[in-house]
Amino acid sequence: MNILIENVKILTMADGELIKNGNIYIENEKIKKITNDKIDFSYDKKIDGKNYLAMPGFVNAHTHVGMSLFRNFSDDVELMTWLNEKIWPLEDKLIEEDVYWASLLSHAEMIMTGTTSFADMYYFEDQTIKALEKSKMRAQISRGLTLEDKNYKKIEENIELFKKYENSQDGRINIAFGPHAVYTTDKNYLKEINKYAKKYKMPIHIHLSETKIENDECIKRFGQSPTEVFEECGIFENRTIAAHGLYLSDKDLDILSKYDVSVVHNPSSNLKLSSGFLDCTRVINKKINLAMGTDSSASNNNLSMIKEISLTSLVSKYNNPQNLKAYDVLKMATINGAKALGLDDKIGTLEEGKLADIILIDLNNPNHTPQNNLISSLPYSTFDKDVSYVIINGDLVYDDKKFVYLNEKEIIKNAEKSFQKLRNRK
Ligand SMILES: N[C@@H](CCSC[C@H]1O[C@@H](n2cnc3c(=O)[nH]cnc32)[C@H](O)[C@@H]1O)C(=O)O
Ligand SMILES: [Zn+2]
Repeated sequence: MNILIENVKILTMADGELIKNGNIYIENEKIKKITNDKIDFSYDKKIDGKNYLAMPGFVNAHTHVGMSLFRNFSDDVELMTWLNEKIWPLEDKLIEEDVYWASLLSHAEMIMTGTTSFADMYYFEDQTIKALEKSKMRAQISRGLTLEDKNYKKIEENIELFKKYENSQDGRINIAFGPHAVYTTDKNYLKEINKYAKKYKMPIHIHLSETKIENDECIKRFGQSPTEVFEECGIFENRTIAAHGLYLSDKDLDILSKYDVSVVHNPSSNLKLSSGFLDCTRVINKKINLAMGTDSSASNNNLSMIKEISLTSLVSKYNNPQNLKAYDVLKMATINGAKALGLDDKIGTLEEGKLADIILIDLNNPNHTPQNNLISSLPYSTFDKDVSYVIINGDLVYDDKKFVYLNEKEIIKNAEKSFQKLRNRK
């Protein structure tokens, strides 16, 4: 599909804090040209960009899309109670079909709020991949790996996912290993995962130092921090997404900065589960790639990156307005997320030759008036409803606030039905 976006304001995220005017020519899956000139180009679709801001689609670098049936199911508790008493017992009853509809529900929510890629950790991931055939989103998929894993069957499933789906769906899908966390694994298990990650050159997705209890118990168990345990087991020798990172010591940060590890900030989930709030500036100052995620809609309780961008900005400024400029937060949600997924040469900025993962934000509304500083407007004034067009891999998937491929009504009906059945399942 060839698309022309004409006369649009563009935040490329590649030219620094500059908004330029121009036309974006999308040929098949790539950005062919960004220019003020008219070029000879035949298009299937033209979008009048006059009232819009074009920018890279958001990269949600940590989520569990299969969990969206658990939305508003367990609130007002901290992480370990939430997992042990509420979520894990319910997950025992989850079936493949639930994860299919939960995934589609999440994909719809992400697309309509401007997310084009995500990194996921869950199980029944073949259902999430099946849902991706419909939604056309870009994703890094990992199978959550925990110690209740007889004969390493889960590791095997994770490898199967890699063999079957790596680079599938026009290259939109990549597969990672998902060792869940230090408290659900042990050193032998982590070393086994590292062995296969090296063999298949697969990246890794973990939860890291999310709560103070996680750290304290790890130190009691191993005499080491979670970061030290993962390092000893070789995990960081593979490109790694480390979600949360709230309780990292200076030594931990020094370790992470030596490797290709991206920390992912999940502000809503961290606040809601009373885990704490990440000092983003401290991580960035250590030259560690800091990306952004929503975590699942069971602990957030939605999947809007616009909300995470806003929260990250505002809460980071609680004691110093100089903390975290608007542009730095936008980097976390775009190019840093792309780097976390190993895709920074392909997505994350709008540049000629890159894949076209582009969103258009509607500026013709009270909350964007006057158009004074559009970069500031993104964290401070933009709402989810302002996302009007979403293009993924050169394919228009959201057209003037309507889904092109997804049937929203059908998804809502089936997700609701699945949840009712799940609740009544013994
Ligand atoms: N227990 C599953 C695999 C785990 S998938 C990833 C797990 O992460 C859990 N999870 C979701 N959000 C968080 C979080 O913020 N911290 C820790 N775990 C989480 C989620 O409930 C899920 O159990 C099996 O049967 O094989
Ligand atoms: Zn998580």
